[in-house]
Amino acid sequence: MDDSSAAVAIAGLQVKRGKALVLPHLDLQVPRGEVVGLLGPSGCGKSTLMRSIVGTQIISAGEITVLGEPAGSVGLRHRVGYMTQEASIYDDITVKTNLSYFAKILGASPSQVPDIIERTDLGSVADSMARDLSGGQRSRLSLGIALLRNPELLVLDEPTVGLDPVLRVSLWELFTDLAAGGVTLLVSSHVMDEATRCGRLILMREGRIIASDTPADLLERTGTSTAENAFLALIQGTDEAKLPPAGKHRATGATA
Ligand SMILES: Nc1ncnc2c1ncn2[C@@H]1O[C@H](COP(=O)(O)OP(=O)(O)OP(=O)(O)O)[C@@H](O)[C@H]1O
Repeated sequence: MDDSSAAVAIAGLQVKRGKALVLPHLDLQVPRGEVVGLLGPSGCGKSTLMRSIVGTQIISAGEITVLGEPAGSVGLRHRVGYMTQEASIYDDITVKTNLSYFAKILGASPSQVPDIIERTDLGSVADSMARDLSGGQRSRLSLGIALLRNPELLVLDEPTVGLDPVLRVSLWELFTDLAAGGVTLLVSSHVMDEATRCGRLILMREGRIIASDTPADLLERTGTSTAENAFLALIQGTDEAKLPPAGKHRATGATA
């Protein structure tokens, strides 16, 4: 995959937040038209990476190309949708009015609103106040707002967090449908069992990417049957690679 065909191409990305070096040096290619899962433990840098991709994070070094343009370019404003963990929804207006309002401020066509309500399965609560929505409905409304621009790339930061398993499944089905329509989705989660729903997995740990593969290839390569075990096997591999040679390590251990 060359840089022009990738939805996202990152070379040598470094990000500091406060005094912490959160992403020391990161290279990544995200292919187009797939659901790509960004998985890793809490605090490993998933949100920081996503913020860098959508252009809301100050970076210290590196290059990020999104849909062929530099991350954060004005030209990407309508091509990239971003949904954060803090849903930006107005509680004291209805679902339908939220969507119409955001359509207006985003410069999107309000004629899309009924279609988005249907795609996000919010028909039964379209006239309900947003404050009365369940967690899953709120996530779907946030997603609906992100869909208003008809984005080619959707960056979704932990969209299924706090949802029950049934709602999680329905949201992942929606992601798969969107990808089938040509949208690229980068979806973060720290729930490893969501990995099987992705076309491709990016596993992160401590600001580094430890694998970027299809779920099937990842399991085969690590000789495991679940993403969680694959992650553990990869961690073990990287930790062992960091250890000093066996003899030296044993000697150090004996004197400790
Ligand atoms: N504003 C900030 N100032 C300093 N450090 C920060 C700031 N925001 C985040 N960090 C640190 O950066 C690291 C990565 O955070 P980030 O939110 O990217 O992780 P994450 O993988 O998305 O976590 P989670 O799954 O919990 O959302 C963490 O160690 C966090 O403490």
